[in-house]
Amino acid sequence: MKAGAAVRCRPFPATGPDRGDLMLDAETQIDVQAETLLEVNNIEVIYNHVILVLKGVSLNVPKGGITALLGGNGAGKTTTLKAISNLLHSERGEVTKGSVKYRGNPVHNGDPADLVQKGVIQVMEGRHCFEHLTVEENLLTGAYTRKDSKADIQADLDLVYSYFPRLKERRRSQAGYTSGGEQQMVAMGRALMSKPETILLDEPSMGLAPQLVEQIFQIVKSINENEGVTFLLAEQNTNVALRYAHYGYILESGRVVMDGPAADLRENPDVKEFYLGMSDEGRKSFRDVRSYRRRKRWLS
Ligand SMILES: Nc1ncnc2c1ncn2[C@@H]1O[C@H](COP(=O)(O)OP(=O)(O)OP(=O)(O)O)[C@@H](O)[C@H]1O
Repeated sequence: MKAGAAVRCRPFPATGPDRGDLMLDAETQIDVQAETLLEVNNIEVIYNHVILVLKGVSLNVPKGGITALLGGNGAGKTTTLKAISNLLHSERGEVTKGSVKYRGNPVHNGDPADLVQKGVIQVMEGRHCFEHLTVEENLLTGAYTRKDSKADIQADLDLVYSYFPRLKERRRSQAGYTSGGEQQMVAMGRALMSKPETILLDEPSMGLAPQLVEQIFQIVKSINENEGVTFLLAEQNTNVALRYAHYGYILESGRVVMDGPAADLRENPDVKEFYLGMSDEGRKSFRDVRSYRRRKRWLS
C-alpha cells in the first residue's frame, strides 16, 4: 500500500462517521474486524451558551486499539474527551448536537458515573491525584466501586506495581510530594485499578522529560497489549503519539481535519511538515514552516 494512501482528509464541515474502510498496515495491525467500542458522531460543544468549540467531531475507537486524538493548543482534544465522559457540565459546557455511543448505546448527557460502570475511565490532563493521600491510597481509590475480594484487589495492586515499579518504591509517600512523572503514573495506575475496558488518557506527556514520555507510552503499549485495554489518548506530541497509536485523528479548531492509520499519518507530507517539523527538504523549525493556514491543503 502506498504510504499515506489510507489517510483521509476531511472536507469542511466534518461529516458523520464512516469507518467501514478502516485500513491498517502490517506494522500497525490490530484486528480489522474489531468491534467499535466508542462512537462519537458529529458532536458540537458549546461553552457558556455562546462559545462554539467543537464543530461536528466524529471518531471511532475500535476495541483493543490505541487511537490518538492529535492537535495543537486549543484544538478541542480535552473538550472531546470531556464530552465523551460527560464532564462538561461543571464547566458550563454542553453537547448541543450529535451523539456519543458506547457499545452502541447512547451515553451523552448521562451521568459520568454510568460510563465508569460501563468500564470507561478518564485520566484527566494534569493528573489530579489526591495530594494528601499516599501513592497506594490513591491507587486503592480506583478500586472503590469494585465489589471484588481484598485478594483480587491486592492482585491488581501488584499488577499496577509491575507496570510502575517506581510506584511500589514510593507507595507510602504522600502523592502531593511525588514528581510530575510519578503523579502521571499514579493517575494511570488508579485508572487500571478500576479494571477498565477503555481508558481516555488526556495529554500523558504534559510537562514530562522526553525520556519519561517515552517510558509512559511504552507502558501504555504494554497495558494495551497485555491487558487488552483500549485507549483513546489526546496528545499534542504528535511524534510520540503516532509511534505508539494504531490510528490517529487530527483536530483543528474543533474539527477533525484528517484521520488515518498512524503509520500513514507519519508519512503524510502535511503531517510531516506541520506537526512533525519535517519536510522533503529536511527538518524544519517552527519559524521556517510556511503558514499552514495559507495552504490549507487538506481543508480544501
Ligand atoms: N470551560 C471553558 N469555557 C470556555 N471555553 C473553554 C473552556 N474550556 C475550554 N475552552 C476553550 O475551548 C477550546 C478548546 O480547548 P481544549 O482544552 O479542549 O483544547 P485542547 O486541544 O485540549 O488544548 P490543550 O492541548 O492546550 O489542552 C479553547 O479555545 C479553549 O479556550
